[in-house]
Amino acid sequence: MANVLTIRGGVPLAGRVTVRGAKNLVPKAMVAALLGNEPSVLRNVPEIKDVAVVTKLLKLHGVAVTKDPVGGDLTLDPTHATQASRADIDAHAGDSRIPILLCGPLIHSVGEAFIPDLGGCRIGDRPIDFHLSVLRKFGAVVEKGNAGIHITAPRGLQGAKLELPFPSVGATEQVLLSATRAEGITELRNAATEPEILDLIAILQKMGAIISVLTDRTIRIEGVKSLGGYQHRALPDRIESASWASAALVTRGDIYVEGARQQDMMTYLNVFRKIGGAFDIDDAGIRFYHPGGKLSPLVLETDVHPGFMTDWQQPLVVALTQADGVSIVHETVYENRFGFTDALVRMGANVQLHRECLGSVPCRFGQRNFLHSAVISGPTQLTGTDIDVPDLRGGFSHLIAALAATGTSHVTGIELINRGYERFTAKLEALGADFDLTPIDQ
Ligand SMILES: CC(=O)N[C@H]1[C@@H](OP(=O)(O)OP(=O)(O)OC[C@H]2O[C@@H](n3ccc(=O)[nH]c3=O)[C@H](O)[C@@H]2O)O[C@H](CO)[C@@H](O)[C@@H]1O
Ligand SMILES: C=C(OP(=O)(O)O)C(=O)O
Repeated sequence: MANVLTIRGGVPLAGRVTVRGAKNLVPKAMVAALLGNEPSVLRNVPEIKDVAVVTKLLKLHGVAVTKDPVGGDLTLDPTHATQASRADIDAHAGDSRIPILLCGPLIHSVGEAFIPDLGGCRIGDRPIDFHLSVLRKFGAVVEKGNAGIHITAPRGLQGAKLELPFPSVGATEQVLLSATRAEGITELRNAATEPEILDLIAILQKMGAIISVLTDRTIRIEGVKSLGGYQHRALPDRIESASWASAALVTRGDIYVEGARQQDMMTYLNVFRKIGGAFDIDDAGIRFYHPGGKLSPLVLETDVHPGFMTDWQQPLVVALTQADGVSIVHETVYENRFGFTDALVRMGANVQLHRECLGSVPCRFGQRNFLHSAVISGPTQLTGTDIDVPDLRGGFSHLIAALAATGTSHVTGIELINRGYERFTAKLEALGADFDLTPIDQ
């Protein structure tokens, strides 16, 4: 049932939250289990929507997915994998972006794949041309229908020499999940190397794959005939961790994020420190806090890893509305990721969007009329307003803006936030936020 969140702002968030496995790894690790010939066990699994969607899709394909009632660990048994009906699969159209990654594993395990239309955040066009191009180079035959796609490989998948036009996370994962059981060697140039991708490679290695990550964004995969299962603890969610860090800064609060891991967040931590945030790192997590005084503006570009991650951008922009001076953010990964700033402007923030590349490196979007650079002048006192959540990170940004604002905000569409923030209302409560959750039908 849909709910409206009524937030009374002005309370610094303080306390402790726990972050579990990464949204951008866990569903893919579940897909990888389909490549094995025995069960796999995945630990540190969060209760988020993409996990539920992939659980349903795997079950439709005969994979037995069982959840440990105490710890939530997932056991995934692919030994009776089978084809699923097109109608059953199409029922999941628009649910998530993960289904496209089922192509290789389904071809290897059941010989063909139906993929529904994808979902995910509307922050740009999000084409799948890189995915389809690499699949075709592996020898797959791709047929596009009115809804979804159908993929077969009459002669099996063959290793290939590939180069991505841009280091796409999803297309790199597509190659990994297709090539590990393909015949022969695959070399992928201009690959993405995000920590979640390295964790997926670690899982595939546990299953028996032979994958080398070379220094120049090249990944080399030597195909093997069969893979076993894995036992793996998913790496923690560095996006959720950074989101709570930004929340601490925006609300002048103090949040200990249990599970946050320094190695995956170094670029974020540098930026957090430059703005004026403080953090203490220990073995179990990171304490993020506003140490008092003014925050400093800065110039920032989002980029692929090891650059500043695009999914960190939206909550950080809210923090920059509180910095003392002019900040510039150049979004180079998605062409349309500043839509969420409309609501911030309605709350009193001073944010101007530009079509030019306001960064040191011209990006793919500079000549193409996209509002992909933002100039933020602060500090501004935000005031509460009514907001309908546009997407996952934009929604979290609106929440923290409302929590810092004077007055009351009504936030609808909060179900989108569940895609990436496990039990976020319980966490807000633990941090002392002043809010009510009311079913919309009342
Ligand atoms: C579920 C998941 O892991 N989602 C993450 C993943 O998304 P996702 O894997 O979809 O993102 P990509 O890295 O593929 O996209 C990066 C850019 O490449 C473009 N592109 C991508 C594929 C393609 O076939 N053609 C094409 O043009 C996209 O439109 C985008 O402009 O990485 C993004 C970049 O870190 C993150 O923001 C998302 O949270
Ligand atoms: C863009 C995101 O996710 P997805 O790729 O699942 O839409 C995100 O997590 O911020």
